[in-house]
Amino acid sequence: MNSQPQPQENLKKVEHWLQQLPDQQPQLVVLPEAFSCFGAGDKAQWQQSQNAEQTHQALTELARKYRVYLCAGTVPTPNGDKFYATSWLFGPDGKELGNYQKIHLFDVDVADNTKQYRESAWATPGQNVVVVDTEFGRVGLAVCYDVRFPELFRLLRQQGAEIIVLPSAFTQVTGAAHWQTLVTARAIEQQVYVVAAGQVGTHANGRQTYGHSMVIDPWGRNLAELADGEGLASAFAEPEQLAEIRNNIPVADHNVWSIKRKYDSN
Ligand SMILES: O=C(O)CNC(=O)[C@H](CS)NC(=O)CCC(=O)C(=O)O
Repeated sequence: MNSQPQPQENLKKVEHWLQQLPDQQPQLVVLPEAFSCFGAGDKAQWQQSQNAEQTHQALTELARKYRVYLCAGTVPTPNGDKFYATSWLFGPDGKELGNYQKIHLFDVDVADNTKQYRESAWATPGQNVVVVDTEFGRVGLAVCYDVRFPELFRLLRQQGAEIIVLPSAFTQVTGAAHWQTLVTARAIEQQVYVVAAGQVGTHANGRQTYGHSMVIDPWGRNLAELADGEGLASAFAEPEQLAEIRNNIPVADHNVWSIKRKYDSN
């Protein structure tokens, strides 16, 4: 998505894309980071956090209407004079199955027209690792900058994740340099599907995001990718293939930290 400041407009756009989905059940849909309000400034984001319940309700209805698992990441949710960057995962009946507050905040200097990103100035980091059961198996939640921290992905795998969703808004500059490599590395390391949905293009505040939404399988294959602009990228999850890869290359058992834990408990 190329989200703009107005939540109403962005939600309309979400519904537009939901109408184009292939006719498959069950289905998991992942939206990009800040899909409901982007490029409006920190104050607008904070104001949005005060309306989080309304946004939650609108997404509940969309998940139910289109009968999809819907990862709506991220929406600002209230936390005093700051907010959390929260991802919600809804089931096809509209019920919220889990929520995740972005842990790693993007306090980074980038050689682009924004230059300084200081996400922690207005957002509070989450502290919980979140994995949710679905008809596909277990879905782990991560967001954008989290992809640079393999430790989180390992914790998600330890908690049984088979698919990891990654709503994102990577910068054009860091995306061109690192996006596909990072997403693919996390998929191969943890032997999971990574469904990475990105913001794309130029936004109201002049920020430029990289896009290239993609689905990477547990072997590191790129199953689907959007080259340019907005749209849908879809792929099938194949649980037998995931099991075979984990069986053939049992990295979770070989991992030095797992071995250490075994020794420790002796
Ligand atoms: O600001 C908003 O409205 C929504 N949130 C974002 O765009 C976030 C925080 S600024 N972006 C990232 O985490 C980019 C990470 C990235 O680009 C990298 O790791 O290289």
